[in-house]
Amino acid sequence: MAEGLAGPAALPALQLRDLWLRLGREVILRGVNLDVMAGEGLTLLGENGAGKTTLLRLLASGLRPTRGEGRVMGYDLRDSRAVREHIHLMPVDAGLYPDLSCTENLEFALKMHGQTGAVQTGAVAAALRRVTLEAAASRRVRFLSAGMRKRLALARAHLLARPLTLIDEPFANLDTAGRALVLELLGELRAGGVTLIVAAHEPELARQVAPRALRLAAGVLHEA
Ligand SMILES: Nc1ncnc2c1ncn2[C@@H]1O[C@H](COP(=O)(O)OP(=O)(O)OP(=O)(O)O)[C@@H](O)[C@H]1O
Repeated sequence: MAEGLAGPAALPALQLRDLWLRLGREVILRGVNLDVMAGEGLTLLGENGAGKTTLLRLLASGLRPTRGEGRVMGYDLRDSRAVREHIHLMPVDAGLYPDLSCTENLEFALKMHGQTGAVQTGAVAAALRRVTLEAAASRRVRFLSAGMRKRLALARAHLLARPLTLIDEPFANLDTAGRALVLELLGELRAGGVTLIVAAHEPELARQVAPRALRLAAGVLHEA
């Protein structure tokens, strides 16, 4: 934790200062500055290829900045272990284990975050019911449709409720009921104090749960 501060509640969730990222020959981020307060909801907009997914991966400690500074829940962005304890990234392809069942995927995620108590209390079954996947509980993820995978990934994000939750394109592949479910579950995360960053191409939907919107263009964040 950052020295001299009272605790996580007193911290901004995210602070980025002049962050640059080069991947191969391409410069994806060109001096990104961002402050997100704990509990805030931020929608990240930008055209295809603007760098939204890359920025989320960097925040999740999956990529290292080429230059610049970043703090996530008070921890240096380069301290991947500490950062990963506080965040969850729901990637655009859902990021599930294809050979594990729905139940096993959720149980594994809980165990990875030391939330073994939740496994015993029936939280997994309840989470699957919430996203109407109870009938598919024992089915392996590789046999699920794209929308069902999205629902399962959403159930996982809701169950883990990490202090900083990053959601990449939550509305893709979902039917009308699925989109409403996204709004409901992400809204509950926010109400519980989770800081939410949502990358989306549907600003009118995303802003319902993450009202502040910024647009990534030419490697820089602008007010949307
Ligand atoms: N591993 C990599 N190596 C080199 N370039 C990469 C790599 N990953 C992504 N890129 C490039 O980074 C740029 C940003 O991609 P990114 O997926 O972050 O965009 P995005 O804003 O999420 O787009 P979309 O809306 O289409 O999902 C693209 O030009 C992409 O080709």
